[in-house]
This record gives sequence, C-alpha cells and structure tokens, in this order.
Amino acid sequence: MKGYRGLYLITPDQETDPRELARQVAAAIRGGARLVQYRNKGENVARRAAQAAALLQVCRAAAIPLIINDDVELAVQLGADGVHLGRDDADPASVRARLGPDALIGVSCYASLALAQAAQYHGASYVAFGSVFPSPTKPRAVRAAPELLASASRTLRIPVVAIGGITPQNGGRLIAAGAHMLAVVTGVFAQPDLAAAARAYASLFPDGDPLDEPIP
Ligand SMILES: Cc1ncc(COP(=O)(O)OP(=O)(O)O)c(N)n1
Ligand SMILES: Cc1nc(C(=O)O)sc1CCOP(=O)(O)O
Ligand SMILES: [Mg+2]
Repeated sequence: MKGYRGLYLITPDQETDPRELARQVAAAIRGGARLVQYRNKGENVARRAAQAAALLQVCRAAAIPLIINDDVELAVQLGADGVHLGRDDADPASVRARLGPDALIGVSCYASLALAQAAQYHGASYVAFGSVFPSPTKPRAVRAAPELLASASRTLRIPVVAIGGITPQNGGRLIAAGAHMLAVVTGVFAQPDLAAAARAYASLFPDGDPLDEPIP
C-alpha cells in the first residue's frame, strides 16, 4: 500500500438512503478524499449491502479504493478492495489468507505499537492508532498519544493512520508527527459542504498528487 497519503473518509453509522450516502461520498472524493471506508454497525443486512454497493459504484468511478469495516463476507460479496479489522473482528492473518495478496487490510492498534508490529507481520496493509483526540463518533474510545505516530511511522514499513476527533485545525500536527492518513467521520459528514470539508483536510498534505509520493 505504498504511496497512500491523505484523507481517509469513514462513513457515519447511519441508515442514510444509499443514493444520498453515495452523493455525500462523491462530494468528499471531489474535495480530495483518497480512501473510503464503509462503516455501519447496524443490523439491517439489506440496507448495509445496498449502501455498500452504492459506495462501490462511486469509488470505482473515481478510482478510489473502498474498504469495508468489520464485515469480510460483505467485502467478498461486493468485490470491495479490502476490510478494516479491530479487536472484535477476524484476525488479519486469516483474512489475508482468505482475500489474497492484493486486498487492502487495515488493522486497529489503538495505543499499542506492539499490536501494530504484529499486524504488519501478519499481513496488514496499514495500521490505525486512536483516538488521538476525543471523538464525537466514539466518545469512549481508548486514547492514543499523537507521539505514538512518530515511533510507528519510524519503525513500520506500512502506512500509519490516525483516527479520532481529527479536525482541519489539529490534523497538521498529526501529519508532522508521522501520520500518512487522517481518518475522519464527523469533520466531513457534519459539515454542510462535504467537498469543502474534505478539501480542508486534503490541503494539510504536501502539494502534488499524494498517490505519487512513495512513503519512505
Ligand atoms: C481507519 C480506522 N481505524 C480504526 C477503526 C476502528 O476499528 P474497531 O476498533 O474495530 O472499531 P469499529 O470501527 O469496528 O467500531 C476503524 N474502523 N477504521
Ligand atoms: C471508528 C473510530 N475508531 C476509533 C478508534 O479510536 O479506534 S475513533 C473512531 C471514530 C472517528 O470518528 P470521528 O472522526 O467522528 O472522531
Ligand atoms: Mg471493528
């Protein structure tokens, strides 16, 4: 997953109409989102499948990868680009075996560099640390110090994602610390103009096409 830098958009955990959700995500992609995660913890299987399918269309049209949170079967059924796994989800090694070498597999590491090293060893494509700030989406999340991003980006070979309460105001300091991607829900989806909100994050990253810049 070399070269990935920029805004990592995560959908809000809501029963939004699939076409409306697709419209919102398309606007954020126009604003500069580089990776999209479909995250809906709801029980409505049909709604989840419909939302994810609508997002896949939008992402394919823009050549942006779509990651599915938690649900490996949905990712397989849909032909999505990958999955994001946390401590309550399947283990990265078995998911890598199931999805093959090209799948994008993200792993939540909370505040633990040891978890990140293990995830990399077991085939993770990227690791995520958080919450780096208090998160409106997940107020009870474990907190991870931004300084952890520096040791992670120094010692790992895969991209480092920061998540939790990230705004255009506090995001720059995370990039300076070593984050390759900023994962955001509220900072984009709670704004009236999603393209402008995404642009505010995208502009925190160095100039040029972030996908052209290999991660050292
Ligand atoms: C990019 C990214 N980072 C962290 C998470 C959180 O994953 P997890 O701990 O499994 O919690 P849920 O999102 O499943 O509630 C994420 N989804 N994406
Ligand atoms: C899904 C998720 N995981 C987190 C973690 O810390 O692992 S924080 C989070 C929600 C991020 O949303 P917002 O941008 O609204 O804070
Ligand atoms: Mg999970």
